[in-house]
Amino acid sequence: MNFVKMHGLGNDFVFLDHFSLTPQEEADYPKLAQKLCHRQFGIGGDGLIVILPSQVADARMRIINSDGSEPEMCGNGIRCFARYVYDRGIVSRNPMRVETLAGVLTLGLDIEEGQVRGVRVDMGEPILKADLIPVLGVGEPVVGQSLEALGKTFSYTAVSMGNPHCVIFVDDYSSLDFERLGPAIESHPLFPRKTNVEFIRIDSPAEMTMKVWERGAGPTLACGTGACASLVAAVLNQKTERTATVHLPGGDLLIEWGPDNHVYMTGPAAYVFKGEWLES
Ligand SMILES: N[C@H](CCC[C@H](N)C(=O)O)C(=O)O
Repeated sequence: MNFVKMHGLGNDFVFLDHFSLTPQEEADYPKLAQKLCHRQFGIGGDGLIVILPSQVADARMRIINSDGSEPEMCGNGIRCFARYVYDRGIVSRNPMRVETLAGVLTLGLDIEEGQVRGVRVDMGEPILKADLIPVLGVGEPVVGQSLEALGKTFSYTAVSMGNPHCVIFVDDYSSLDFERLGPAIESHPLFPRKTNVEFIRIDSPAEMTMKVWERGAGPTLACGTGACASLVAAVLNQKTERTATVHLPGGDLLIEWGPDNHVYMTGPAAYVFKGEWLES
């Protein structure tokens, strides 16, 4: 089985072309993702992305987290997806439309001298209704609510970009117990579908820094949907303007929450290597 490895700011994915899968491999994506994404026994990756045909868009993206769970969307992954399908001639339209569990999204490729330099994704409208995020037992918008974790109380804002995000603002990272707090909030009973967790330090009205603990993948170098959710949370808390640069461990994303209420994410997509999976 042939694969391609790609990443968006170090958030890395194993890409499989649907047509290269056997029916039983296709049938068990969770098991396949856990196997292929394992950093020692597999190829290594934060997730598995499969390219599929679509009845309603130019192509369909399925994303499976490294733990085998299937989220609604993946921001860094969809930028890589767009570059992959364009470079291989699977989709020639630019901008293109990609079907995901979070809906059909429109992506524009920035092409210079035949090379895809970056991708701008219309991530759609943020979801702020508590029962759609979902988060239990709070009013909405879910801004500046309190949760208990590890015996401490934290103020958080919850936003969905198709997948759930719990955004916590910190003044600095020195006292943050990230490795314990991340998983504790990921599986907090407030979030019936679990949640991604973003710890945000505001650097200026147009800049923020982000550490992210992802649902189903743990600490990653970047999270595109998380950066979008964090920008929306920062605006709702009057901490930034509606356009900001998000500094992630893997690099920067430009996020805009437009007057049309759509969130736009602009960033890179890179190839790492291609290979053949030799099932041992
Ligand atoms: N772990 C996420 C999916 C991947 C999102 C992230 N890698 C991105 O770039 O948006 C979740 O379970 O919602």
